[in-house]
Amino acid sequence: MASNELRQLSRDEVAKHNTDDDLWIIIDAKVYNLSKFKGLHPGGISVLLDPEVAGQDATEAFFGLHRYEVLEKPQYQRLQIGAIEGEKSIIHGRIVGELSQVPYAEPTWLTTGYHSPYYSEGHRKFQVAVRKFFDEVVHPDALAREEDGKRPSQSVIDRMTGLNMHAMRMGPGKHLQGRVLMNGLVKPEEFNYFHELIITQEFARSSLRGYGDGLLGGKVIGLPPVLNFGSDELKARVVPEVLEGKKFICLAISEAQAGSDVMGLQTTATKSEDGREWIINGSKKWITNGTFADYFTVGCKTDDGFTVILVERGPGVETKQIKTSYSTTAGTAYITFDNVRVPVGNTLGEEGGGIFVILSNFNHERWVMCCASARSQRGIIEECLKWSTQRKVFGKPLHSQAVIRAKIAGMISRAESVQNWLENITYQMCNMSYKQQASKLAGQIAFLKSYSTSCAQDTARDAVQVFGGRGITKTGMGKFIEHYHRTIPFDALLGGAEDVLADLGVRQALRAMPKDARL
Ligand code: HEM
Repeated sequence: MASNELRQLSRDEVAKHNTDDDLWIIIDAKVYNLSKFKGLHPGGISVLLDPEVAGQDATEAFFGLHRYEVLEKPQYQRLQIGAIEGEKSIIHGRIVGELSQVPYAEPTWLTTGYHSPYYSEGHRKFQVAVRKFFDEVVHPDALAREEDGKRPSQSVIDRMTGLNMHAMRMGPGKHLQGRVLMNGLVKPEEFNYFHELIITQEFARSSLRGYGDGLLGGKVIGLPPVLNFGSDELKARVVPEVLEGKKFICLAISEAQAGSDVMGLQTTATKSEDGREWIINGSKKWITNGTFADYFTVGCKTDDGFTVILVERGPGVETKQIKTSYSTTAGTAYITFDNVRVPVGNTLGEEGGGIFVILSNFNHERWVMCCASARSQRGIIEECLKWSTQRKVFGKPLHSQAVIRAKIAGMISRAESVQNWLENITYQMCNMSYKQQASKLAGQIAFLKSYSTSCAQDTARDAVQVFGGRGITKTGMGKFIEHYHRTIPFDALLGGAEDVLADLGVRQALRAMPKDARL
């Protein structure tokens, strides 16, 4: 109900309702009748009967203890009986489709008065449309699925198909040809890595990590080997149904016995006697989207070394949910292959050439992760800036403590440095072929991924300190901090462990050392 349709009340009138059985309060110029609700209030009755609360303006006290979303819930909206005459409500939470006005909550290019060489007017229009879609369609599903642990709703996946978002999330390339992107906002030949960055960053605003991976993260990393190394016949059969959100795919490399050490993998693929089929045996662990995937891009040990093969769900393929520290909406699976027969035509790349397939896939996968990491760090800054402003300690806002400001300074500097480095690398990607990217950017991207997840872990730790006990509590003011702190190790592991990647970057640099350079 809009405030102008509500009873207009004076503050004096509200003040008369200050007893146990007749209890009104004011929050942000809205009047709530808590007489019946008080017995159900999760924070108890006594806080509501405090003389500074009962019949009074409790705005400051309320926002020191509750998130804005509490007031948006229908069961609590119903408690509003009126509004203060001549006054307007000014406080708001997240506004659907809008940019946040909190400093550093948006990257520079989206902040009024700042400039960027990387984004055009077209990118800005694209960002507006993606944000609106995300806020209206994806975010409500993200909240609900994180709660019930089910996979992202097919209705959301279908809406994304309608915009060709699954195809756009694979980056620029031939797979976009002939498609209408985002209702025609961008032409396939104009779509570049900054468009893809925008999609990934807008989606990372959900701050719900399990859902983020559940929303076809497996496709983002599992389909490129098919697109880049599959036969024409295989591509024609598999790619359209995956990009239309009808079938699901995942990347199945890690095993209980081997992770970053790809050559140590133990799943085997041997040829059938007639040489027409692969027979696959083994298991895979921590496979994102595995529980609901129809296709598996599988790394196998073969006679010639290591080969990547596309496996379809069928006889001999079993998937089981693994309970990790994020939600089951990601569909993280333990997979077993028991004499699974696959046509030899499902081989991706050369037999024995699997390492090249996997390595060339890593750059894009890690870059996507950097986009998401940079954006979610910003979300944490926004939470900390809001909290430290609305939380009062010793009669002053929490940010009056220098130690809190120092923590926020670190968070902002880290998020800005990650985003700026990311944009530079993205610009390089826009100007290099896939092959050039593989040779020139593998080290840079490995460093950035390692750096951004280490920044994110520092930020998660500091945010818990800023939020105190609420930073380790699953509901209430600090719920996103708790979630972030619990799930941040995923970023530091998936797509290559932090230390392994940093070392990879140095080894790449050493390989490029000029033979004649001396001190
Ligand atoms: C419209 C009025 C109110 C509603 C609908 C409401 C609702 C809630 C809800 C849903 C919670 C659980 C918090 C969560 O986990 O999200 C809560 C906790 C709490 N509320 Fe309220 N509340 C209201 C007003 C107030 C007021 C005026 C005060 C006193 C200043 C108050 C004090 C508390 C306290 C102390 C807690 C426990 C906070 C914590 O565990 O961190 N509430 N309230």
